[in-house]
Amino acid sequence: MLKAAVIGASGYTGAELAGLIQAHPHLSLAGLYVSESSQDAHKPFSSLYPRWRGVIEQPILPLDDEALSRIHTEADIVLLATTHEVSHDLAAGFLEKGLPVFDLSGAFRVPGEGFYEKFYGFSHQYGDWLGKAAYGLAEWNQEAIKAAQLIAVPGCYPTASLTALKPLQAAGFIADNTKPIISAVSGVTGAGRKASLATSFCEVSFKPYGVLSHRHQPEISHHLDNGVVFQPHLGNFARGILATIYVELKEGVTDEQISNAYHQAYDGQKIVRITDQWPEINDVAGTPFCDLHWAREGNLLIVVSAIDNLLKGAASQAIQCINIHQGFSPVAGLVQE
Ligand SMILES: NC(=O)C1=CN([C@@H]2O[C@H](COP(=O)(O)OP(=O)(O)OC[C@H]3O[C@@H](n4cnc5c(N)ncnc54)[C@H](OP(=O)(O)O)[C@@H]3O)[C@@H](O)[C@H]2O)C=CC1
Ligand SMILES: CC(=O)N[C@@H](CCC(=O)OP(=O)(O)O)C(=O)O
Repeated sequence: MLKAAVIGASGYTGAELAGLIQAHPHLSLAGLYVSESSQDAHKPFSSLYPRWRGVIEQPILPLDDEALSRIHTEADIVLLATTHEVSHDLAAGFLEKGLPVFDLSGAFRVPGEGFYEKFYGFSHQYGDWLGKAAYGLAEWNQEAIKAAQLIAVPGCYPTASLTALKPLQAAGFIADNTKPIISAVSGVTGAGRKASLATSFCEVSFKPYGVLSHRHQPEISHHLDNGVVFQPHLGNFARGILATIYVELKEGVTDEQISNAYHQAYDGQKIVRITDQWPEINDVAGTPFCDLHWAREGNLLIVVSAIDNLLKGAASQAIQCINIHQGFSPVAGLVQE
């Protein structure tokens, strides 16, 4: 068994990771960690997440110096389910000890001068690691994921969007000088577990946010190698993302060609399902799947993509990356084979 330490284990994605790791045939938990000053330090994991009562009883520990040296000596891999700044600060310490790191934050996803200052509000101090990180879009970057020591697991909206758009881009079907338009809605867990007024029960309705300024627009554009317009919305449900994407196709692209592009990309890849009906949040929430369906009229293609933001958008995609990195079945611990 490969021993995996989870940092940020009291958060929403960290908790999903803990659940997936304890149920995985080749992974075991090598510790659950929070910040040194966390109010959750030393609490049993199951007291925060009673759905794992009797399954994961171990305490969540503060990430102090003793914990760091325990991870260095006892863990085989490290998962960072922490904010961008915390992942940025912590990753290099583990990498320099030789440990593979799977980071769920945005800290190592997009290389480029000035990108982190502009979109994340901090100056990146680890350009070497940023340059060496593999982008963990599991169905597309398998060779890079296998070879890298640092895997930057994509954001939730980028996962939903890129999974829908990459087959069209790879086939050369997107009309020149056009930007696909992505209108997406996320459940409130997308904002993390920390209390805030904007995500409190009585405040949440259904609204756009991050208009023309969300950091996932450049992340999607960079990894698609094509500009996009991206508009996120906060929905009044707990988990899931539904992205409706409008694409202008090149003249003459046929339904058969589109169908072939999607089937070539995803047949045999069990996590992405090309469905014969429009995807719904309820069909993917609590699962590692991404559901896709499309329709075309003339040169306009509409493709809809649905995922669970905490799973395919974060924790289960991280497990896919570990599986690929370690040479396990890519869907081990996620889907019955
Ligand atoms: N939620 C989502 O849908 C998605 C989130 N992500 C990304 O994944 C990361 C985690 O997100 P999410 O689970 O939602 O976040 P949460 O806010 O729910 O959890 C953050 C976790 O990090 C811990 N933490 C904070 N500071 C430190 C520190 N210095 N050392 C160790 N642990 C620390 C927190 O505990 P404490 O503060 O008590 O120490 C908590 O356990 C973020 O970067 C997010 O952007 C990516 C895709 C989807
Ligand atoms: C609803 C909500 O607030 N969602 C988050 C996206 C979470 C995500 O994908 O994470 P990364 O920050 O790791 O990219 C947001 O828009 O910031």
